[in-house]
Formats: sequence, structure tokens, C-alpha cells
Amino acid sequence: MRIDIEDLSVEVAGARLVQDIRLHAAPGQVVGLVGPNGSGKSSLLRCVYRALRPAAGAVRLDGEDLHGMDAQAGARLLAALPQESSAEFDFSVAEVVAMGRLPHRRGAIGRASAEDGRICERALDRVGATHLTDRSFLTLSGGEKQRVLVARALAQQPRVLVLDEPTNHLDIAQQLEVLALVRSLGPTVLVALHDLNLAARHCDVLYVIAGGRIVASGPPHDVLSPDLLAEIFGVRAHRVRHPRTGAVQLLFDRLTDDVRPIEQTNR
Ligand SMILES: Nc1ncnc2c1ncn2[C@@H]1O[C@H](COP(=O)(O)OP(=O)(O)OP(=O)(O)O)[C@@H](O)[C@H]1O
Repeated sequence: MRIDIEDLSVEVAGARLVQDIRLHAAPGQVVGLVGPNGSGKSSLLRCVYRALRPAAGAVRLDGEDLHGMDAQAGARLLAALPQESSAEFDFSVAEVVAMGRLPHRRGAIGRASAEDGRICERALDRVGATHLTDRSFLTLSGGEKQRVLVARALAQQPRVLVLDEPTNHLDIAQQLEVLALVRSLGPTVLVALHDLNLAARHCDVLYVIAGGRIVASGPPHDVLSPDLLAEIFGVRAHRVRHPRTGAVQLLFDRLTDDVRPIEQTNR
């Protein structure tokens, strides 16, 4: 499903948090949003998953205005993993994942079907969390909670997935697993990431946001140039090749660091 964000501005209590955003994702693409702290990533994503309404502009899914759809129709198309998903549900893991099926039920009293149950089991299996099924969500570690919330989003079987820092709390193996999983699923994905190497590796296209505006977009390694990284993130970046895969990796120093050659520091 295609996403078109057109001239979008978002305001909260009279403050403009993001402005004139244009962003496009082709069906099945993984589009990354990167930017410094406070640049507007979450505000933009919150508007896409309808926690905020646009002050101007629109978010369109296959041409249809998302904010004009009724809540259930929207939720059948789009699932979100918000950043503030530390929400403390006093429910079992199975119940939390089953919430992902609610938009697909008929009316408020629709019951879960056997098929709903199979979809939830499969979602938990895909994030390697089947063993947590009967645990209370409240008792899980941060990483376990995050995996269960990814499973809930998968159970929703969305055509568009919006993820705000989905690798929060995950160890390095789980970060790679979750992003590879997200890529393999097929929906169009809009994902905010802080780790620029993860973003470059897992996204087809990157948008860079700073001060509430998009300042660059395109293929990851075209966008993440040392000049842009210095200007927007205030870091000195070096590109190196991964010794096994040959993929470009970024290494960072502070712009102000006086970096001495390695031979000197080893003496
Ligand atoms: N409800 C609000 N009221 C006032 N200001 C807000 C509100 N929500 C966000 N902001 C401000 O808007 C700016 C953008 O915040 P946002 O959370 O979108 O940034 P971000 O890029 O996701 O940051 P981070 O990387 O730190 O998560 C920040 O300066 C933030 O303080």
C-alpha cells in the first residue's frame, strides 16, 4: 500500500512541531526516518498513526485520506508501535497480542475466532516469544515487552506498519532479527531509528528530519554523507567496509575530538 504524506504540519497547543512534510513510500518499501533528538520524528509518526491530527496537509494511503477514515477501517490498514509503548497492561501476553485482532472483528461484540487464535500464535512465534504466552505483560523485561508489542502489530495484519524506535530495549541480536522480520513481512513500513547503521542496512529510502522539516531524502548511503552528518548530527563520520559483507558502515567521532592516529595511541 502506498503512503503519501503531503505538505503535512502538526501543531500541539499552538506550537508547530513539524512543518511542510512531504514523504512518499511505494508499496512494500521500508522508509526510514532519522534525525537528532527533538527533531520531530515521533510527532510526525504520531500524526501518521492518528494520535495527532494534521494542522495542515494530509496522509494518504493509496490516495485515500487516512484522517477521513473511521477508526476501525484505519486500524485494519495501519498498525503502530509507538515509542511510549511502555504502557503497563495488566493482561497476559496472549491477551495483549489478541488486541491486534480487534479491528478485524465485526462490531463491538464480535468474538475471537479460531483463525484469530492461529494468527496470534504465529505472530508470537515470529518474534520468538511463544514461551511468554501465559506470562503477565507486567512481569516482562523491556526487550520481552517490545517483542510482544511487535507481535501485536503483526497480529493486526496491517498493510502499513509505523514503528517508532522499534529496537528500543532490544539486544543486538534481537535488533537485527526484528528489523529483518519487519522487512520480510510485506507491508509498507515507516520506521524512526536512531542507529544510522541499522537504518542504512534495513531501509530502502531514508528521510532526514531536523527542526521539524525534512532536510534530505534518498538512498541511505547517498543521504548519510559525512557533510550531512556533521551539519545535522554534529558528528564526524567515517565510512568503512564491513570485512565480511563489504557493506558500508559508518564510524563516528565527536566533531571536536582531536583524533590521534592509532600507532600513536598504542605506544
Ligand atoms: N505535546 C507536546 N507539547 C509541546 N511540545 C512538544 C510536544 N510533543 C513534542 N514536543 C516538542 O516537539 C519537538 C519534537 O519532539 P519529537 O518527540 O517529535 O522529537 P523526536 O525527533 O521524536 O525526538 P527523540 O529522538 O528525542 O525521540 C521537541 O522539541 C519536543 O519537546
